[in-house]
Amino acid sequence: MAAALSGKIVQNVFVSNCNQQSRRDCFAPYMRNSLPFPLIGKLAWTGISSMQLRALFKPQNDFIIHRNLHCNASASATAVPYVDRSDFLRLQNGSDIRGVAVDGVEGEPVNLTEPVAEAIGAAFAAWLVEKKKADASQHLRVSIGHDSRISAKLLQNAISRGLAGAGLEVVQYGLASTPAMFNSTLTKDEAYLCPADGSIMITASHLPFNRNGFKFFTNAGGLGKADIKDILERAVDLYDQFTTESLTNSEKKASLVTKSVDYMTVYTSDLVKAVRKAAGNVEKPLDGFHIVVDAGNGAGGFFAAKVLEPLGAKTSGSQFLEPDGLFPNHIPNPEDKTAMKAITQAVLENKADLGIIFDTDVDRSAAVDSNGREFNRNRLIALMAAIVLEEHPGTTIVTDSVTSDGLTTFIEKKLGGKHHRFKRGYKNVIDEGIRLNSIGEESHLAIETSGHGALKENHWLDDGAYLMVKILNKLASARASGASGGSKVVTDLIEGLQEPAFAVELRLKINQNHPDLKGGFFREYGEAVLKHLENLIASDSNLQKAPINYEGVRVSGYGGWFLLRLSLHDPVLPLNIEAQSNGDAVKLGHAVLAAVKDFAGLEISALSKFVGAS
Ligand SMILES: O=P(O)(O)OC[C@H]1O[C@H](O)[C@H](O)[C@@H](O)[C@@H]1O
Repeated sequence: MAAALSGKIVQNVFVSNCNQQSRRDCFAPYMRNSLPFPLIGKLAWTGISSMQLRALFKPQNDFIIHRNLHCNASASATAVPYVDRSDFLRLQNGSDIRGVAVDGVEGEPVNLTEPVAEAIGAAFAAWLVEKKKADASQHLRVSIGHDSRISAKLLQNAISRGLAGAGLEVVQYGLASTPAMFNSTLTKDEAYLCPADGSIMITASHLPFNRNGFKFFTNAGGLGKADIKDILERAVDLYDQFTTESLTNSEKKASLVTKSVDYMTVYTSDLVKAVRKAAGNVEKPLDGFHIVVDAGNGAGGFFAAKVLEPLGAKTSGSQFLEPDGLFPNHIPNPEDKTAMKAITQAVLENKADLGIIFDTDVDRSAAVDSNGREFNRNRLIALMAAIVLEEHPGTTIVTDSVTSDGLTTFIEKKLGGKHHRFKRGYKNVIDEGIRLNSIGEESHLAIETSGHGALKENHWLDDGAYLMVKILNKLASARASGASGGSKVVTDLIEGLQEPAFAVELRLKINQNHPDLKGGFFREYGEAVLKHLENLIASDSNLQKAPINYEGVRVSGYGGWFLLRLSLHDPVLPLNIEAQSNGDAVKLGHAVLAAVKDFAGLEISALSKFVGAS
């Protein structure tokens, strides 16, 4: 089969669970390769099913607080460990699955084990067969990719066993980006075994090294909350039926049907083609530009060598391109201050025209201009809105709820578009963009301050790399029209954006064990806090509730605004405040404190400290 497919399929890969005797040989080298610290101690097996690294290493990373790392390791050769139904269902994190896959962090026991992943693979298979109304003769195909996390390969193999055991064709891509995985459901190229009927990305975005998780796609987009719940419910039932024997059998079957393809070549050449096309089919439209990339040791390192260089850009000074699941340099997260500082410094030191930074799985990004000015959060949205509104005058820009008032003014007054400030959550924002179009309101961009963003022209694919492609197009067309000045053309696009002098996000935790919750859900408690705040605001003449608001309580006053809302996933009430001075922000903080101080189940010390009341 591989030969008949023009050599694009690398090999049929052996999906081993590395159990018993073979486990030591298979597992240890992988782990050793993954750990960037010097091993002064020894690698030791502490049981049949787990390897423990007893290494006296110096932590090079804030995440690592313990010296023992267990890579998730419940083996198919041992008894299948009991997992409570509610614990299984708790792996849902909005429209993703997330859990702890590596042991060694206090208070965070492993809950995303190999058998759990295998059950999830089998459950996704059952869900997909039902969704696609496939009959037994149709062998649905599922692609699997992963980011740089140290638990990636074990989870990839486990989930492959679940899929293959259910009779599906499994195609592993290895290191890949989340958007590439979705893209594989749209690509039509049998040489690369595409399109995939379903796709799975193994990632936990920017979370610490010990976490991991799954995102699922079909050609209709990312799966939503209800689908994930359905899959987890199916997985619980399947898991309960697992026996030692069934797990061993699925391993054998998987080894026969799992294939491997270098799909990132397809995805990256699509990005290259997009820039060339926008530049009027010029082979090297970025010739003369110096662009540095910071992949934070996640999966985005490909962007330098496989996208920028073929387009003619110089990429020297790019950093942290090598995948390293311990993220030894900084958190791969464009919202993180240290990460932004790192790419800004790289731009300035290298006198580059532009800097580009990605999160771990490349569905989020940000940029930095040649003067070190950051295009992240509101500024990235303003920039993308300016580009999209040039192409689609008057279009609606959908954003998340924590965007600034200045952004609305910029989009509506300067750019002539419409700002639809919706809810937090990339899936919410993208689905809203799609919904607006379906009811006749044209929208071409749905984007979050987190750096998630999707364009209608790109199948509403949540793709950090594609956002950067839109910026590259701007640079290339400026060069083609003879303009000089590096990234000035991009910087000029957000001229006039008013930015708050002061912005802060405080996260007020709900103590789920507090007697005030009376054993109820934290959401109900959080809603009660929000209702109380809303009532108090109504009687304060300095404050005005936002007339249109889709999430939490957003209030204007003292020349600024605040938003208190429930977190999408956590027992937390995030509070965002923006104002023109610290003093005004404190006044807004006081208004919130007056409402929340009566709720003993809420941890308000950060807010008290902020307003100087403690
Ligand atoms: O509601 P929060 O806890 O602030 O989290 C909100 C964020 O959650 C995840 O990280 C999603 O990927 C983001 O799209 C979303 O913005």
